[in-house]
This record gives sequence, structure tokens and C-alpha cells, in this order.
Amino acid sequence: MTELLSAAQLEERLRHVGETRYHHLHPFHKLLHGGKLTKGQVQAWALNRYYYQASIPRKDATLLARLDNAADRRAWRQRIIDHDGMKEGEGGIARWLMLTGGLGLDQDYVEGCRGILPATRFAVDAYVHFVAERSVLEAVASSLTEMFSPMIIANRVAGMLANYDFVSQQTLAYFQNRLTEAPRDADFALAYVKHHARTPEQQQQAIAALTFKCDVLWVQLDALYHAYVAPGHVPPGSFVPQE
Ligand SMILES: O=C(O)c1cc(C(=O)O)c2c(n1)C(=O)C(=O)c1cc(C(=O)O)[nH]c1-2
Repeated sequence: MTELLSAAQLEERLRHVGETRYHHLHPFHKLLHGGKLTKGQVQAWALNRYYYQASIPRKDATLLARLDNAADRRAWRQRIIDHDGMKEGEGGIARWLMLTGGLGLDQDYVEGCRGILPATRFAVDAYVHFVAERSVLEAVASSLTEMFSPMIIANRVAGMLANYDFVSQQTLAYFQNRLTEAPRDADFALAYVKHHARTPEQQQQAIAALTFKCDVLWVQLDALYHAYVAPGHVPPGSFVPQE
């Protein structure tokens, strides 16, 4: 039988999942941040990642609808505002489009999501479905990858600015906001999970939800690597870099 963990032990287990399975360890990120990719490969990454960005507020809206008190909903709804903005041209999705535009991708093509890899669609959709279908505790726990995102984002921005002449501080503006939004979101989600995971079974579910989410992120990079690095099999209909 699994034992009941203290809140501190649970946090330690969750952090261990991140240390061993988060996508900062993925070879594709090492290439991206180390300046080893061509512009076409960076375009493929940004194009695919747009689907993740555009889906995040949809998954947060389903989660919001399932939170049963006003304080939790107030906290969670800020995530939707952060991504969608309060009006046209604001928010994380708009800032991601500044990145794809800065990389020379056509906005209609990006927003249409026609060129993304099948694996990107399957993985991101699996995340949205997971959050809609599993317990609220598991749904919240699956967002905890954000505990680990500030370190990779800081690394990415520094690495990309140093290594690529086709990105700028302005086209990478998306990440600047995430450096404050992600810790705020992660603090809330971690406190929620520590408070609501009260049985050994719930604690294991929370750890498994975070593991699942690490897999969602990892498999997207596996697919990018397979299609655009090696062996270079681009699936039929997916984006083909021109440069
Ligand atoms: O750049 C990254 O590596 C990274 C990772 C993650 C993450 O760990 O899930 C998110 C983001 N960025 C991000 O920008 C973002 O808005 C976001 C929302 C969520 C979530 O699960 O609700 N994760 C992430």
C-alpha cells in the first residue's frame, strides 16, 4: 500500500518528476537553445507550438467551469486573460503570432494549424481532454509543469538571442510575460494540489497527472526531431521548411 505523504514530501515527489522528465532535457531543446537549428527548423517549432498556445485557454476554460468556488475561479480565470488578452492584439496568443510573424510565417497559415505535425495535434488534444475528463485535482496537477518553465524560458531567450540573427527581443516578447505569469500560476496550482491531495491515492493521481503532462510536452519534441532533424521524415501535409 502506498503511504500518505506530507505536503512537503508530495512537493518533493512532484519536483522530482520535473527534474527527470521535463522537456528541458529533450535533445530538440538543446539544439534550439544552443543555436544549432536552421531558421526553417525554428519555424517548424514555432508553428507547432502555436497549436499548444492556442489550446491552453480552451483547456483552462474547461477547468474554470469545474472549479466550485469563486476564489479559485478568480485565480484561474487570469490564465485565460493572459493568453487571450482583453482585446484584439493583446495576450499570449497574439504575442506568439508576433514570433511566428517575425520568423516569416504567414499568419493565416499559422492560425489555420494545417501544417502542424499529427503528433502535435494528438498530444495537445490529449491534454485538453485529460483536463476535461479527469478529476479537478488531476486537471490542476497537470498544469504543474509550469513550476519548471521559468528556468527553461530564461535559457531559451538567452540562447536564441545569442545564436540566431532572425530573432529579437521583440519577437521573443511572449516569453518575457511568462517569466512572471508562470511562477504565479504554478504557486497557486501547487498550493491547490498540496491542499486537496489528501489520500495516498489522490497524491499518486497528482504525481501521475504531472508525469502525463511531461509526456505531452516530450512527445511534441520527439515528433519535431523526427520530422525536422533526423531522420527528417515530414508527415504528408505537414510544414516543409523552405530555408
Ligand atoms: O516554454 C515552455 O517551455 C513552456 C512550458 C509550459 C509547460 O511547462 O507546460 C507552458 C508554457 N511554456 C507556456 O508558455 C504556457 O503558457 C503554459 C501553460 C501551461 C499549462 O499547462 O497550463 N503550460 C505552459
